Amino acid sequence: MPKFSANLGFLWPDRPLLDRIDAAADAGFEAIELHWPYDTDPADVRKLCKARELTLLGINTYAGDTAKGEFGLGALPGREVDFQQAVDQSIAWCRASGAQAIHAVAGVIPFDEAHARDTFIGNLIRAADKAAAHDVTLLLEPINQRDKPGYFYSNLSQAEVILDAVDRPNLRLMFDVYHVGVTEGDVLTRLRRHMPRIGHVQIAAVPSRAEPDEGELRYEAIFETLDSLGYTGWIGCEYKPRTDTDAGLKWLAKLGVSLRATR
Ligand SMILES: O=C(O)C(=O)[C@@H](O)CO
Ligand SMILES: [Mg+2]
Repeated sequence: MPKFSANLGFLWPDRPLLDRIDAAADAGFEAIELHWPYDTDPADVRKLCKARELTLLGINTYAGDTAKGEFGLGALPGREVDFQQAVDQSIAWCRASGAQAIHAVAGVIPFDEAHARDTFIGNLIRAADKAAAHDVTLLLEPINQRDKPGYFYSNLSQAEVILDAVDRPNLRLMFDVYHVGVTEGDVLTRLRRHMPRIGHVQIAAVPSRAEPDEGELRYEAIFETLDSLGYTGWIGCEYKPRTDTDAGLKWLAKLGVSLRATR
């Protein structure tokens, strides 16, 4: 049975983070994941997750100056020191909050791709070793070019090259079905191929990025495939609700799944 985590980067977007955590617990989620929680005291997040019996999954490394179009620093030549500071910030936040994983955000690159790849690989080796010392997993996520033009990588094959080169057991693939659907399609085949490296899965409808009960992907088949491949990790609900987040959760019943899979 699939088990779902609430991505609080997108769900209940009109509320402060601690209220979003309460909303996720009230709705019946047993795990949450965050985008950039750095303005919130990690000790408060830890306390609330404990009180509400929520597992805290992942966060993202600092995005950089988003007003200037930055979206991560990991693959930016010349920004190695800034990226390691971002990794240190994320590890410290994980340790204080209890979060388990960090998505190493790569960046938008006006650079030569090979140079950026070498930079990312070097940065990830250092970052993965630092994270391993604290039992934290690093995640790699290809992001589609329509949502993030110029993002360093959008294909699973590019992620595969980086995973091979870094070769650290705590560096895993974040298989965001939405990005894979937009960029490459053939989702079930790609799930089968990449399953041994997958550390986390995220979902949303393609192409709308809304609740996963519309659009061109049949999520019933995706959940069945994940089950049949033995995936027992969390599936992050990283979609943009069409209207009200709570009302939108009716997609679960519609697709024959539930938030209570672990109870
Ligand atoms: O955009 C996505 O997809 C994510 O998972 C975010 O964490 C930003 O990278
Ligand atoms: Mg994602």
